[in-house]
Amino acid sequence: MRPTRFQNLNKVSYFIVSLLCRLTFVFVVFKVGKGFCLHGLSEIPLRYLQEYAALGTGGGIYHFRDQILSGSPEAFFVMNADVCSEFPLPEMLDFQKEHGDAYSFVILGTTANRKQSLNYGCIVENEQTDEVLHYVEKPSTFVSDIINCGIYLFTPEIFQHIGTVFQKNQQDMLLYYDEGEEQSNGWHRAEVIRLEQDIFTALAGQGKLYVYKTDRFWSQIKSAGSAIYASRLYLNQYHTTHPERLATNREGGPKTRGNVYIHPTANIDPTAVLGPNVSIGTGVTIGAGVRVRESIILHGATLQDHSCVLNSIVGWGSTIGKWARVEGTPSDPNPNDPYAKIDSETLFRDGKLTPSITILGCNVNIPSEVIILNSIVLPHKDLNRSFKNQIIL
Ligand SMILES: Nc1nc2c(ncn2[C@@H]2O[C@H](COP(=O)(O)OP(=O)(O)O[C@H]3O[C@H](CO)[C@@H](O)[C@H](O)[C@@H]3O)[C@@H](O)[C@H]2O)c(=O)[nH]1
Repeated sequence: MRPTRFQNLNKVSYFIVSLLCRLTFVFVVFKVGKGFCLHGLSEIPLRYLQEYAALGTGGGIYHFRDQILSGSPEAFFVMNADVCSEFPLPEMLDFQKEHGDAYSFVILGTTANRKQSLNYGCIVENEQTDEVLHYVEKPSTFVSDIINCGIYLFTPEIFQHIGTVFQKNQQDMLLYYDEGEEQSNGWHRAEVIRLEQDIFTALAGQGKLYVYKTDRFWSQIKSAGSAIYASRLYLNQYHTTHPERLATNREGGPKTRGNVYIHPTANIDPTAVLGPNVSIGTGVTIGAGVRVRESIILHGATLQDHSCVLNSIVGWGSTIGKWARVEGTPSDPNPNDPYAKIDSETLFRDGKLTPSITILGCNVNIPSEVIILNSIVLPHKDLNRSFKNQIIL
Protein backbone atom coordinates (compact mmCIF):
# COMPACT_ATOMS: atom_id res chain seq x y z
CA MET A 1 0.00 0.00 0.00
CA ARG A 2 1.20 3.53 -0.80
CA PRO A 3 2.21 5.49 2.30
CA THR A 4 -0.47 8.04 3.11
CA ARG A 5 -0.74 10.78 5.68
CA PHE A 6 -2.66 8.20 7.68
CA GLN A 7 0.07 5.61 7.82
CA ASN A 8 1.17 4.64 11.32
CA LEU A 9 -2.30 5.46 12.40
CA ASN A 10 -4.19 2.50 13.76
CA LYS A 11 -7.68 1.16 14.33
CA VAL A 12 -10.51 3.20 12.90
CA SER A 13 -14.07 2.53 11.85
CA TYR A 14 -16.12 4.46 9.40
CA PHE A 15 -19.90 4.82 9.48
CA ILE A 16 -22.29 6.36 7.02
CA VAL A 17 -25.42 7.64 8.75
CA SER A 18 -28.02 8.17 6.09
CA LEU A 19 -31.62 8.63 5.17
CA LEU A 20 -32.47 8.80 1.47
CA CYS A 21 -29.98 11.29 0.07
CA ARG A 22 -29.15 12.85 3.46
CA LEU A 23 -25.70 11.55 4.31
CA THR A 24 -23.35 12.16 7.18
CA PHE A 25 -19.99 10.44 7.56
CA VAL A 26 -18.73 9.36 10.98
CA PHE A 27 -15.08 8.40 11.24
CA VAL A 28 -14.14 6.83 14.58
CA VAL A 29 -10.63 7.12 16.05
CA PHE A 30 -9.21 4.90 18.77
CA LYS A 31 -6.26 5.69 20.96
CA VAL A 32 -3.29 3.37 20.70
CA GLY A 33 -0.33 3.91 23.04
CA LYS A 34 0.43 7.60 23.40
CA GLY A 35 -1.10 9.10 20.28
CA PHE A 36 -4.22 8.94 18.20
CA CYS A 37 -3.96 6.53 15.35
CA LEU A 38 -5.73 6.01 12.04
CA HIS A 39 -5.30 3.14 9.57
CA GLY A 40 -4.31 3.21 5.92
CA LEU A 41 -7.61 4.31 4.43
CA SER A 42 -8.11 1.18 2.34
CA GLU A 43 -8.37 -0.98 5.46
CA ILE A 44 -11.10 0.93 7.24
CA PRO A 45 -14.16 -1.16 8.06
CA LEU A 46 -17.24 0.56 6.69
CA ARG A 47 -20.78 0.29 8.09
CA TYR A 48 -23.94 1.83 6.75
CA LEU A 49 -26.46 2.93 9.39
CA GLN A 50 -29.88 3.99 8.17
CA GLU A 51 -32.08 6.37 10.14
CA TYR A 52 -35.82 5.60 10.27
CA ALA A 53 -36.49 9.30 9.53
CA ALA A 54 -34.35 12.36 8.87
CA LEU A 55 -33.15 13.13 12.39
CA GLY A 56 -30.77 15.99 11.65
CA THR A 57 -27.01 15.50 11.94
CA GLY A 58 -27.09 15.62 15.77
CA GLY A 59 -30.15 13.36 16.03
CA GLY A 60 -28.68 10.91 13.49
CA ILE A 61 -25.43 10.33 15.34
CA TYR A 62 -27.24 10.32 18.71
CA HIS A 63 -29.58 7.57 17.48
CA PHE A 64 -26.57 5.40 16.64
CA ARG A 65 -24.41 6.44 19.62
CA ASP A 66 -24.00 2.90 20.97
CA GLN A 67 -22.63 1.66 17.66
CA ILE A 68 -20.38 4.68 17.19
CA LEU A 69 -19.00 4.26 20.73
CA SER A 70 -18.57 0.49 20.61
CA GLY A 71 -14.93 -0.35 21.37
CA SER A 72 -14.63 2.86 23.43
CA PRO A 73 -13.07 5.22 20.88
CA GLU A 74 -11.30 8.32 22.13
CA ALA A 75 -12.78 10.53 19.46
CA PHE A 76 -14.65 10.55 16.19
CA PHE A 77 -15.02 12.81 13.17
CA VAL A 78 -18.39 13.78 11.73
CA MET A 79 -18.38 15.09 8.17
CA ASN A 80 -21.07 16.50 5.94
CA ALA A 81 -21.26 14.37 2.82
CA ASP A 82 -21.57 17.33 0.46
CA VAL A 83 -18.16 18.93 0.94
CA CYS A 84 -14.77 18.39 -0.65
CA SER A 85 -11.57 19.24 1.15
CA GLU A 86 -8.04 18.22 1.87
CA PHE A 87 -9.64 16.91 5.12
CA PRO A 88 -6.88 17.91 7.56
CA LEU A 89 -7.95 15.27 10.10
CA PRO A 90 -4.52 14.57 11.68
CA GLU A 91 -4.02 18.33 12.04
CA MET A 92 -7.39 18.61 13.79
CA LEU A 93 -6.37 15.86 16.21
CA ASP A 94 -3.09 17.65 16.99
CA PHE A 95 -4.94 20.94 17.39
CA GLN A 96 -7.37 19.36 19.85
CA LYS A 97 -4.46 18.14 21.95
CA GLU A 98 -2.89 21.60 21.98
CA HIS A 99 -6.07 23.58 22.64
CA GLY A 100 -8.68 23.23 25.34
CA ASP A 101 -9.01 20.14 27.48
CA ALA A 102 -9.19 16.54 26.35
CA TYR A 103 -12.98 16.81 26.11
CA SER A 104 -13.15 19.81 23.80
CA PHE A 105 -14.67 19.63 20.33
CA VAL A 106 -13.19 21.04 17.13
CA ILE A 107 -14.92 22.55 14.09
CA LEU A 108 -12.97 22.92 10.85
CA GLY A 109 -13.33 26.55 9.75
CA THR A 110 -12.24 28.54 6.73
CA THR A 111 -12.51 32.16 5.61
CA ALA A 112 -15.29 33.27 3.26
CA ASN A 113 -16.06 36.71 1.86
CA ARG A 114 -18.61 38.81 3.78
CA LYS A 115 -21.50 38.27 1.36
CA GLN A 116 -21.10 34.53 0.95
CA SER A 117 -20.53 33.94 4.68
CA LEU A 118 -24.29 34.36 5.14
CA ASN A 119 -24.84 31.00 3.39
CA TYR A 120 -22.85 29.11 6.03
CA GLY A 121 -22.55 28.60 9.77
CA CYS A 122 -20.58 31.62 11.06
CA ILE A 123 -18.06 31.46 13.88
CA VAL A 124 -16.79 34.25 16.13
CA GLU A 125 -13.59 33.09 17.81
CA ASN A 126 -11.23 34.23 20.52
CA GLU A 127 -8.21 35.01 18.33
CA GLN A 128 -5.73 34.05 21.06
CA THR A 129 -7.22 30.71 22.06
CA ASP A 130 -9.31 29.78 18.96
CA GLU A 131 -12.26 29.11 21.25
CA VAL A 132 -15.66 29.53 19.57
CA LEU A 133 -17.31 32.42 21.40
CA HIS A 134 -20.40 32.74 19.25
CA TYR A 135 -21.98 30.55 16.56
CA VAL A 136 -24.79 31.57 14.22
CA GLU A 137 -26.13 29.28 11.51
CA LYS A 138 -26.68 31.12 8.20
CA PRO A 139 -27.19 34.57 9.72
CA SER A 140 -29.25 37.19 7.89
CA THR A 141 -26.65 39.91 8.48
CA PHE A 142 -22.86 39.71 8.70
CA VAL A 143 -21.53 37.99 11.82
CA SER A 144 -18.08 36.67 10.91
CA ASP A 145 -16.08 35.68 7.85
CA ILE A 146 -14.97 32.42 9.50
CA ILE A 147 -17.36 29.74 8.32
CA ASN A 148 -18.14 26.20 9.40
CA CYS A 149 -16.79 23.64 6.90
CA GLY A 150 -19.09 20.84 8.14
CA ILE A 151 -16.16 18.72 9.43
CA TYR A 152 -16.04 18.14 13.19
CA LEU A 153 -13.91 16.32 15.72
CA PHE A 154 -15.90 15.14 18.74
CA THR A 155 -15.14 13.16 21.87
CA PRO A 156 -17.84 10.80 23.21
CA GLU A 157 -18.84 13.61 25.59
CA ILE A 158 -20.75 15.26 22.75
CA PHE A 159 -23.51 12.71 23.30
CA GLN A 160 -24.15 14.15 26.78
CA HIS A 161 -24.83 17.53 25.20
CA ILE A 162 -27.02 16.02 22.49
CA GLY A 163 -28.76 13.90 25.19
CA THR A 164 -29.59 17.04 27.18
CA VAL A 165 -31.23 18.59 24.12
CA PHE A 166 -33.06 15.32 23.42
CA GLN A 167 -34.46 15.19 26.96
CA LYS A 168 -35.53 18.81 26.82
CA ASN A 169 -37.25 18.20 23.48
CA GLN A 170 -39.01 15.18 24.99
CA GLN A 171 -40.25 17.18 27.97
CA ASP A 172 -41.48 19.94 25.69
CA MET A 173 -43.33 17.34 23.62
CA LEU A 174 -44.91 15.75 26.71
CA LEU A 175 -46.19 19.13 27.77
CA TYR A 176 -47.55 19.71 24.32
CA TYR A 177 -49.16 16.42 23.44
CA ASP A 178 -51.46 14.32 25.56
CA GLU A 179 -52.07 11.09 23.84
CA GLY A 180 -51.85 8.35 21.21
CA GLU A 181 -50.52 8.92 17.76
CA GLU A 182 -49.68 12.54 18.31
CA GLN A 183 -47.41 11.56 21.17
CA SER A 184 -45.47 9.05 19.07
CA ASN A 185 -45.13 11.78 16.47
CA GLY A 186 -43.78 14.02 19.23
CA TRP A 187 -41.30 11.33 20.20
CA HIS A 188 -39.90 11.37 16.69
CA ARG A 189 -39.72 15.16 16.72
CA ALA A 190 -37.79 15.07 20.00
CA GLU A 191 -35.13 13.01 18.21
CA VAL A 192 -34.63 15.62 15.49
CA ILE A 193 -31.53 17.53 16.60
CA ARG A 194 -29.46 19.84 14.45
CA LEU A 195 -25.80 19.98 15.40
CA GLU A 196 -25.43 23.58 14.35
CA GLN A 197 -28.46 25.36 15.82
CA ASP A 198 -29.20 23.04 18.75
CA ILE A 199 -25.70 22.10 19.91
CA PHE A 200 -23.01 24.53 18.66
CA THR A 201 -24.99 27.66 19.48
CA ALA A 202 -25.32 26.46 23.10
CA LEU A 203 -21.71 25.23 23.38
CA ALA A 204 -20.20 28.50 22.09
CA GLY A 205 -18.56 30.54 24.82
CA GLN A 206 -18.49 27.56 27.24
CA GLY A 207 -14.81 26.69 26.74
CA LYS A 208 -15.81 23.46 24.96
CA LEU A 209 -15.80 24.34 21.28
CA TYR A 210 -12.74 25.35 19.23
CA VAL A 211 -12.19 26.24 15.59
CA TYR A 212 -9.26 24.91 13.57
CA LYS A 213 -8.88 27.21 10.56
CA THR A 214 -7.62 25.89 7.28
CA ASP A 215 -6.47 27.91 4.29
CA ARG A 216 -6.22 24.77 2.16
CA PHE A 217 -8.88 23.86 -0.36
CA TRP A 218 -12.46 23.38 0.74
CA SER A 219 -15.74 23.66 -1.13
CA GLN A 220 -19.34 22.61 -0.89
CA ILE A 221 -20.53 20.26 -3.65
CA LYS A 222 -24.21 21.12 -3.83
CA SER A 223 -24.79 21.74 -7.50
CA ALA A 224 -23.84 19.82 -10.61
CA GLY A 225 -21.52 22.66 -11.61
CA SER A 226 -19.51 22.27 -8.42
CA ALA A 227 -18.54 18.69 -9.40
CA ILE A 228 -16.18 20.00 -12.11
CA TYR A 229 -14.81 22.62 -9.72
CA ALA A 230 -14.28 19.94 -7.03
CA SER A 231 -12.54 17.73 -9.60
CA ARG A 232 -10.17 20.61 -10.36
CA LEU A 233 -9.35 21.01 -6.65
CA TYR A 234 -8.63 17.31 -6.23
CA LEU A 235 -6.54 17.06 -9.42
CA ASN A 236 -4.51 20.00 -8.16
CA GLN A 237 -4.09 18.26 -4.83
CA TYR A 238 -2.62 15.23 -6.64
CA HIS A 239 0.56 17.25 -7.29
CA THR A 240 1.42 16.74 -3.62
CA THR A 241 -0.46 13.55 -2.71
CA HIS A 242 -0.55 11.33 -5.85
CA PRO A 243 1.62 12.83 -8.62
CA GLU A 244 1.65 9.44 -10.39
CA ARG A 245 -2.07 9.85 -11.10
CA LEU A 246 -1.53 12.94 -13.27
CA ALA A 247 -1.03 12.27 -16.97
CA THR A 248 2.16 13.48 -18.63
CA ASN A 249 2.81 14.08 -22.32
CA ARG A 250 4.34 10.86 -23.58
CA GLU A 251 5.17 9.72 -27.08
CA GLY A 252 2.24 7.83 -28.58
CA GLY A 253 -0.14 9.24 -25.97
CA PRO A 254 -2.61 12.13 -26.25
CA LYS A 255 -1.48 15.71 -25.76
CA THR A 256 -2.37 16.90 -22.26
CA ARG A 257 -2.49 20.41 -20.82
CA GLY A 258 -2.57 21.14 -17.11
CA ASN A 259 -3.96 18.56 -14.70
CA VAL A 260 -5.42 15.50 -16.38
CA TYR A 261 -6.28 12.06 -14.99
CA ILE A 262 -6.55 9.18 -17.47
CA HIS A 263 -7.56 5.71 -16.34
CA PRO A 264 -5.09 3.15 -17.72
CA THR A 265 -7.91 1.25 -19.50
CA ALA A 266 -8.97 4.30 -21.53
CA ASN A 267 -8.21 4.13 -25.26
CA ILE A 268 -7.20 7.57 -26.51
CA ASP A 269 -6.06 8.59 -29.96
CA PRO A 270 -2.66 10.37 -29.86
CA THR A 271 -4.09 13.32 -31.80
CA ALA A 272 -6.65 14.11 -29.05
CA VAL A 273 -5.95 17.10 -26.79
CA LEU A 274 -7.06 16.89 -23.15
CA GLY A 275 -7.00 19.39 -20.31
CA PRO A 276 -6.79 21.32 -18.20
CA ASN A 277 -8.96 19.76 -15.48
CA VAL A 278 -10.04 16.60 -17.26
CA SER A 279 -10.78 13.24 -15.74
CA ILE A 280 -11.17 10.20 -18.00
CA GLY A 281 -12.76 7.05 -16.53
CA THR A 282 -12.34 3.33 -17.17
CA GLY A 283 -12.75 2.00 -20.70
CA VAL A 284 -13.43 5.41 -22.25
CA THR A 285 -12.73 5.64 -26.02
CA ILE A 286 -11.56 8.94 -27.46
CA GLY A 287 -11.12 9.32 -31.22
CA ALA A 288 -8.81 11.37 -33.43
CA GLY A 289 -8.77 15.15 -33.09
CA VAL A 290 -11.04 15.22 -30.04
CA ARG A 291 -10.73 18.20 -27.67
CA VAL A 292 -11.75 17.88 -24.00
CA ARG A 293 -11.41 20.66 -21.43
CA GLU A 294 -12.75 21.18 -17.85
CA SER A 295 -14.78 17.98 -18.02
CA ILE A 296 -15.39 14.58 -16.45
CA ILE A 297 -15.84 11.63 -18.81
CA LEU A 298 -17.28 8.66 -16.96
CA HIS A 299 -16.56 5.02 -17.69
CA GLY A 300 -17.46 3.41 -20.98
CA ALA A 301 -18.19 6.71 -22.77
CA THR A 302 -17.14 7.18 -26.41
CA LEU A 303 -16.12 10.52 -27.91
CA GLN A 304 -15.98 10.04 -31.65
CA ASP A 305 -13.46 11.74 -33.97
CA HIS A 306 -13.18 15.53 -33.79
CA SER A 307 -15.88 15.98 -31.18
CA CYS A 308 -15.38 18.71 -28.59
CA VAL A 309 -16.39 18.54 -24.91
CA LEU A 310 -16.04 21.65 -22.73
CA ASN A 311 -17.30 22.23 -19.14
CA SER A 312 -19.36 19.07 -19.20
CA ILE A 313 -19.93 15.73 -17.49
CA VAL A 314 -20.40 12.83 -19.89
CA GLY A 315 -22.30 9.93 -18.26
CA TRP A 316 -21.45 6.24 -18.26
CA GLY A 317 -21.71 4.57 -21.64
CA SER A 318 -22.72 7.75 -23.50
CA THR A 319 -21.63 8.38 -27.07
CA ILE A 320 -20.83 11.72 -28.70
CA GLY A 321 -20.86 11.66 -32.49
CA LYS A 322 -18.21 12.98 -34.88
CA TRP A 323 -17.71 16.75 -34.97
CA ALA A 324 -20.37 17.23 -32.26
CA ARG A 325 -19.84 19.94 -29.64
CA VAL A 326 -21.01 19.45 -26.04
CA GLU A 327 -20.46 22.58 -24.01
CA GLY A 328 -21.49 24.09 -20.67
CA THR A 329 -20.92 27.34 -18.81
CA PRO A 330 -18.57 27.17 -15.83
CA SER A 331 -19.87 28.43 -12.49
CA ASP A 332 -16.52 28.87 -10.78
CA PRO A 333 -15.95 31.21 -7.83
CA ASN A 334 -14.59 34.67 -8.60
CA PRO A 335 -10.87 34.02 -9.33
CA ASN A 336 -9.96 37.54 -8.13
CA ASP A 337 -11.33 36.96 -4.64
CA PRO A 338 -9.16 34.51 -2.65
CA TYR A 339 -12.03 33.83 -0.24
CA ALA A 340 -14.79 33.38 -2.82
CA LYS A 341 -16.70 30.09 -2.67
CA ILE A 342 -18.70 28.44 -5.41
CA ASP A 343 -22.32 29.63 -5.45
CA SER A 344 -24.65 26.73 -4.75
CA GLU A 345 -27.30 28.31 -6.88
CA THR A 346 -30.59 26.73 -7.75
CA LEU A 347 -31.19 25.21 -11.16
CA PHE A 348 -33.63 27.98 -12.11
CA ARG A 349 -33.46 31.76 -11.78
CA ASP A 350 -36.44 33.97 -12.72
CA GLY A 351 -38.16 30.90 -14.11
CA LYS A 352 -35.28 30.16 -16.49
CA LEU A 353 -32.62 27.44 -16.39
CA THR A 354 -29.42 29.02 -15.09
CA PRO A 355 -26.61 28.48 -17.64
CA SER A 356 -24.37 25.87 -16.08
CA ILE A 357 -22.28 22.89 -17.06
CA THR A 358 -23.76 20.40 -19.53
CA ILE A 359 -24.52 16.98 -18.08
CA LEU A 360 -25.25 13.88 -20.12
CA GLY A 361 -26.84 11.06 -18.12
CA CYS A 362 -25.81 7.45 -18.72
CA ASN A 363 -26.23 5.88 -22.18
CA VAL A 364 -27.07 9.16 -23.93
CA ASN A 365 -26.43 9.31 -27.69
CA ILE A 366 -25.45 12.62 -29.25
CA PRO A 367 -25.51 12.47 -33.07
CA SER A 368 -22.74 13.81 -35.26
CA GLU A 369 -22.37 17.51 -36.04
CA VAL A 370 -24.79 18.94 -33.42
CA ILE A 371 -24.27 21.37 -30.53
CA ILE A 372 -25.55 20.67 -27.02
CA LEU A 373 -25.16 23.81 -24.92
CA ASN A 374 -25.86 24.40 -21.17
CA SER A 375 -28.22 21.44 -21.02
CA ILE A 376 -29.02 18.51 -18.79
CA VAL A 377 -29.84 15.33 -20.70
CA LEU A 378 -31.49 12.56 -18.72
CA PRO A 379 -30.27 8.94 -19.07
CA HIS A 380 -30.91 6.76 -22.10
CA LYS A 381 -31.84 9.62 -24.47
CA ASP A 382 -31.13 9.43 -28.18
CA LEU A 383 -30.96 13.04 -29.37
CA ASN A 384 -31.50 13.89 -33.01
CA ARG A 385 -30.70 17.62 -33.14
CA SER A 386 -28.97 20.49 -31.33
CA PHE A 387 -30.24 21.80 -27.95
CA LYS A 388 -29.48 24.93 -25.95
CA ASN A 389 -30.40 25.76 -22.30
CA GLN A 390 -32.73 22.79 -21.87
CA ILE A 391 -33.45 19.91 -19.55
CA ILE A 392 -34.15 17.01 -21.88
CA LEU A 393 -36.38 14.43 -20.19
N1 LIG B 1 -27.87 11.39 8.08
C1 LIG B 1 -28.36 12.61 7.97
N2 LIG B 1 -27.62 13.55 7.37
C2 LIG B 1 -28.15 14.80 7.29
C3 LIG B 1 -29.41 15.14 7.83
N3 LIG B 1 -29.62 16.46 7.60
C4 LIG B 1 -28.55 16.93 6.94
N4 LIG B 1 -27.67 15.92 6.73
C5 LIG B 1 -26.40 16.01 6.03
O1 LIG B 1 -25.67 17.08 6.55
C6 LIG B 1 -24.99 17.78 5.51
C7 LIG B 1 -25.33 19.27 5.51
O2 LIG B 1 -26.70 19.43 5.57
P1 LIG B 1 -27.49 20.65 4.91
O3 LIG B 1 -28.83 20.65 5.53
O4 LIG B 1 -27.41 20.55 3.42
O5 LIG B 1 -26.74 21.94 5.45
P2 LIG B 1 -25.87 22.99 4.62
O6 LIG B 1 -26.75 24.02 4.03
O7 LIG B 1 -24.94 22.27 3.70
O8 LIG B 1 -25.01 23.66 5.79
C8 LIG B 1 -24.15 22.86 6.54
O9 LIG B 1 -22.88 22.74 5.89
C9 LIG B 1 -22.16 23.99 5.72
C10 LIG B 1 -20.83 23.64 5.10
O10 LIG B 1 -21.01 23.04 3.88
C11 LIG B 1 -21.95 24.68 7.07
O11 LIG B 1 -21.34 25.96 6.88
C12 LIG B 1 -23.28 24.87 7.79
O12 LIG B 1 -23.03 25.40 9.05
C13 LIG B 1 -23.98 23.52 7.92
O13 LIG B 1 -23.24 22.64 8.71
C14 LIG B 1 -25.39 17.10 4.21
O14 LIG B 1 -24.35 16.21 3.87
C15 LIG B 1 -26.64 16.39 4.56
O15 LIG B 1 -26.80 15.24 3.75
C16 LIG B 1 -30.17 14.09 8.46
O16 LIG B 1 -31.28 14.28 8.94
N5 LIG B 1 -29.59 12.86 8.51
